[in-house]
Amino acid sequence: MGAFIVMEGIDGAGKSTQARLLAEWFEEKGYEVVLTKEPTDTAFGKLIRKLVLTGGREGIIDGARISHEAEALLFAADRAEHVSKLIKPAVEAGKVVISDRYFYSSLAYQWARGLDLEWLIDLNRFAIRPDLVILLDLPVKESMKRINGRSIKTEFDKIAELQKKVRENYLKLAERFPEMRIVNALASVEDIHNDIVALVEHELFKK
Ligand SMILES: Nc1ncnc2c1ncn2[C@@H]1O[C@H](COP(=O)(O)OP(=O)(O)O)[C@@H](O)[C@H]1O
Ligand SMILES: Cc1cn([C@H]2C[C@H](O)[C@@H](COP(=O)(O)OP(=O)(O)O)O2)c(=O)[nH]c1=O
Repeated sequence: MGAFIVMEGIDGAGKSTQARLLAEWFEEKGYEVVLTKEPTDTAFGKLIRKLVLTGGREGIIDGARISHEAEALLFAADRAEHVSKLIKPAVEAGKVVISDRYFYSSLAYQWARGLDLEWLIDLNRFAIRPDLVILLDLPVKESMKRINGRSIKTEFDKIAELQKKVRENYLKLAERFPEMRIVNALASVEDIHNDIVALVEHELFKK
């Protein structure tokens, strides 16, 4: 059985922690697992880190911020490579692919930047639909506490405001995309893992 599972949520929600635990869970069951993420570690992902995510997430090219449209196109280009070179072949080969972020991140974040949601959905139409998307949901105050130190203090208010919008967007997207399931990410690492396993068993193994 090939399967494609995605972890989504605001920065610091616990995506990479839970993706790793879920990968280990599948491996213990004897599945071949591909643990991956977006932005990727390919040339496109590196370009995104350089142009979009540098300088306190200000995205500087020659002193000017790149446009939100260009940002969305870069994430989509990175994703197109990710889907065709890694995700699709792995799922077709019967592997379990777990991705830390996918096109739902583009919808939640680039929509929060003011771009049109329908344009973003169209732009990402090439991206195959996952079997299950785990949305790790928690208040921004909590996530900020967890990632305290990842960015400079003066930027905190600005970042918190964007994260709040992103969280609301994710919750709206969960109403539109039936593959998205909301998990309370305020619990302990172990409890969240157990909730995710229960969802995987229910949705993928129809237990
Ligand atoms: N359930 C949890 N409770 C408290 N701290 C957590 C929990 N899950 C993860 N963390 C910690 O919070 C930080 C962010 O977690 P991480 O998995 O990197 O989030 P993300 O990948 O969503 O940015 C890490 O320091 C991690 O150890
Ligand atoms: C995949 C993706 C990420 N992002 C944002 C979310 C995060 O704030 C940021 C980087 O993701 P993050 O998960 O923090 O990656 P890393 O720690 O490896 O740099 O990019 C988008 O805005 N759109 C997207 O399509």
